Amino acid sequence: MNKQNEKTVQKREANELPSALEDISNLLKGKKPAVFLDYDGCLTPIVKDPDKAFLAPEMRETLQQLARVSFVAVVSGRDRANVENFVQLDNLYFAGSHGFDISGPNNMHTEPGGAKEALPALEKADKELKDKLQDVEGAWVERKRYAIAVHYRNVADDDLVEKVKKVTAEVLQKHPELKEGLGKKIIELKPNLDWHKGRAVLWLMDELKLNQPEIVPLYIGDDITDEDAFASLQGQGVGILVGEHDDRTAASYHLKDVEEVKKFLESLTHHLKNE
Ligand SMILES: O=P(O)(O)OC[C@H]1O[C@H](O[C@H]2O[C@H](CO)[C@@H](O)[C@H](O)[C@H]2O)[C@H](O)[C@@H](O)[C@@H]1O
Repeated sequence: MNKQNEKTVQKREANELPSALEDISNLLKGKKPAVFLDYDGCLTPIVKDPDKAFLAPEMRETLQQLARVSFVAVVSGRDRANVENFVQLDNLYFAGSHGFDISGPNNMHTEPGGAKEALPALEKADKELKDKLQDVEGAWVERKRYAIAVHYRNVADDDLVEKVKKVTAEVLQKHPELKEGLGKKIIELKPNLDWHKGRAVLWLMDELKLNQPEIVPLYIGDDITDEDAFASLQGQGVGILVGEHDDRTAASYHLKDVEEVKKFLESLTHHLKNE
């Protein structure tokens, strides 16, 4: 049993949470932050075409400034190489495929979740999904190293959305090495392992010796997959939910949107430079 399963996770409605912008000193409680950031919906707004979720130059500058005074990692459901390519900053850490694939400065690269054995199943499922969904207009099968996202944001017809969901469930059933994950207008197929964004954050904290009494991990994200990170950090760090998703949240603070994330990161940098 892992640590997260041992503890009771407290969940609240997003609208009950205080804004993270209100009082940064209180949020940090005199500690130095280690900052973990989701990508889509957090650093960039949600857009129709996932290949066009470009990082704004101003947000890149904000991240660059913050990384000069703090540890910064991007923890994404995207393929690691894909999100690295969008961010284009070589002093950050990156955890892609929901934390299964991790890289960092000085050529650090590691795959701590043990997902290699799921590669043949991912390979087969990817082919099956592409084959069965090729005629569904707007559906898109996105292969990441350790996950597949089946996108239905651009499928206009409700019956066709149902078809996408049915086909995905059927493919998933054929591969016990894989399990379902949900996100914003996507169904994901991921390795059927006890590993997620939260485990990746705890792994990085441990590996990089950030588990110090004077350091507080902050995790900022908008989606259901970020809940694993909020839950993993409860009692030890700070979870900040951006916007809302369909469920209650284990985060303890809230930011409205990507613009507020940028403001928060700028305030954090300012605070760290002036302490
Ligand atoms: O963990 P994240 O960095 O937030 O990645 C989650 C998924 O993000 C992408 O899909 C989402 O964003 C797209 C672009 O805004 C949007 O079109 C889609 O509907 C969203 O689900 C990405 O394509 C996925 O691979 C990630 O898992």
